Amino acid sequence: MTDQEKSTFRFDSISFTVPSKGSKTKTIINDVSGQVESGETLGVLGPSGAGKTTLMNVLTLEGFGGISGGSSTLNGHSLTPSLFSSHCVMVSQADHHWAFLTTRETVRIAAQLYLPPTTDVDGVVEEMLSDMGLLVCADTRVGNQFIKGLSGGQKRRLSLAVALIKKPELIFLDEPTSGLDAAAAASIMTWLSKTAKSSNLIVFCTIHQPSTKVFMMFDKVMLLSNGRTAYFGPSKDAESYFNSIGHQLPPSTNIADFMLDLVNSEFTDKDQVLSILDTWATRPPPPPTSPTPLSAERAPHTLLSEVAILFRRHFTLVFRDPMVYLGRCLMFCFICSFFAVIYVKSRDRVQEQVLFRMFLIMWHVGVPTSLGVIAVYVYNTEFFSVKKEVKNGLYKPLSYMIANFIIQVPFMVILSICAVTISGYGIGNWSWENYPQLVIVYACGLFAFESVAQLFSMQSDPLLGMLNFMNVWFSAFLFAGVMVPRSDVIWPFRLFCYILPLNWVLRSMAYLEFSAATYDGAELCTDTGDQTCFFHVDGGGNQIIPGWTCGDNRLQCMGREGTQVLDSLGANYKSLSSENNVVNDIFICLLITVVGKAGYILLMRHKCLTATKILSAEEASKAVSAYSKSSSGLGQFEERKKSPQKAANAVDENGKL
Ligand SMILES: Nc1ncnc2c1ncn2[C@@H]1O[C@H](COP(=O)(O)OP(=O)(O)OP(=O)(O)O)[C@@H](O)[C@H]1O
Repeated sequence: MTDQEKSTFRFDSISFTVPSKGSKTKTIINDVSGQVESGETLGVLGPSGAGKTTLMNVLTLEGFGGISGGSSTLNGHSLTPSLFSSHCVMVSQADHHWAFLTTRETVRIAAQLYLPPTTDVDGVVEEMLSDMGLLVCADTRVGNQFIKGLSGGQKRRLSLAVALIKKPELIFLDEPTSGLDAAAAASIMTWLSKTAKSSNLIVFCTIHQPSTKVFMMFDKVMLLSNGRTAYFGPSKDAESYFNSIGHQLPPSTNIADFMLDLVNSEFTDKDQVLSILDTWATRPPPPPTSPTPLSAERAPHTLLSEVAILFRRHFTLVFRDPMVYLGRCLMFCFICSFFAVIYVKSRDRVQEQVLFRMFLIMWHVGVPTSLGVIAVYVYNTEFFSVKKEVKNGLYKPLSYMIANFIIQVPFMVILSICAVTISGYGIGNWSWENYPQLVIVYACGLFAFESVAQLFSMQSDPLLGMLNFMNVWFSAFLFAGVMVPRSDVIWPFRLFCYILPLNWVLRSMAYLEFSAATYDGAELCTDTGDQTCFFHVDGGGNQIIPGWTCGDNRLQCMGREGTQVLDSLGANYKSLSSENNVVNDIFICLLITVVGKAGYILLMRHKCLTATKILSAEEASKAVSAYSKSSSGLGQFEERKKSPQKAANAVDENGKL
């Protein structure tokens, strides 16, 4: 290995300060420094709450909710989001994979996206599977908490395989051995250590309680306590270092346990812990290094090729994961058929059944759209995988959104067909004449709800997102023009009648169904002047169809022609009428879809691409003291939580928060 090829990851004086009500600020990480070279593995250990995860978050530019200070460089170049996505990779503790893809498919997609198109992808994939000991489960689905798949250890190795296929220079691993038995943990660490050496890789990982064997596999270890360094250096020198400061490793004791016990201020004398930390702090910082070139960046894929690869993945998932669309297709079909059976009498096109035919349409509009709540959960789960993949530079968020959109459009039509065909047209005897238009209107309504579901899927808590979606759906049902006439709703609530989609879908579906047929029994209505004929008068109490009103048999006279029926219905349900508004209604639903999608795209992009900036030590201390002095300091930290990049830039430009 030449010096040119050698990479150095260095972090100096890293600090992380968060707001605290009592003392106003609390420093979680304090002056932590270290340096790791290509081929080396660094294990960061410390008692619970020592700051391991926070340090990892700061270094991977995810230090939200506080001020990150210090410097973090790869070959002397500051670690920025773009440098991270091109040269580094992060493997988080939770393995966010696509549950319905097999191991081989997961690795292959990573290879297709990371490696140049000319690469022999199959060869690389088989080699990686073999290296990681994953050949035995190559064709097994990854699985999740609901479906059986890979074991915890296999999932962890799969995460590593996907990360390493990128050929990064620096890999961050958050507790790669957590949840694994001692043998599996040792096997992963052995493999990592070998790979680091053979691939010139820098491995930075946090680790909870390593066995002596695993401890010794690290080239370097860092011991943290209360956010400060207690030791950083070669793992083999740790014992002699602690010996030199008066703490001897007792016989037959795991060195890692010994070190952790020494600095655990909850169970050990606090003065002793402080003394160990202060002793380390007196050591001089490592000398500065000059920047060296980074390895050449891999040529990025074009947007088109990323979309094509992601489209294929989505297409496969659609047919494997019933939660995405297929399950909903069946549910739509089943639920709507259930309502159609209940309203089976409305098959007859007679005066008495007009109202019930309208109610059946209303159930068709209302119930399936509520199942968009499933989409909130599906997209929320998907997002964690997408965020990880975008951060690691696998693809751009736009590629994912385009691929998702291309699949979504035809499936809205398929869902629409499933919802209305058997139930409405088969059991309910709806008029086939307007079938294509009705399917399109219904699909547009579903699409509007789907985009609202996507928007709410961006909430961090999926349950909150699902609850919010249901609130929107209930409001849409309330303001659909049946429960309460729009004109009776006071402002500003009347706005909901316009911006929620059910009103428009119901209006067009009723128009398309009723306008195309005639209804028997109207001839039985005689002109008796009986004003109790409720449905046959307009808003002003005038007869809509002169000469027709309720007869002695109290028949509800709605009219013979579809348009007459629609006007009769409209006398009571004001949003319905014989006026053809189908094009308008489709347009409004698409507008709602566009607004929902735009919100989703912006939020998704923001969540995927937002990174925190590590301020220089000077800027960080200015920012912290500006916060401490500011009476509204807490609010500014909150602002940083929401838009850390913006807040960090504000520090850059003005020297204060
Ligand atoms: N944004 C924050 N605001 C307030 N406190 C925080 C924040 N981030 C971390 N902390 C606190 O900092 C301390 C260190 O947390 P961290 O998760 O880094 O510890 P850890 O060493 O990874 O612990 P464990 O091994 O238990 O996961 C904890 O007391 C935690 O509550």
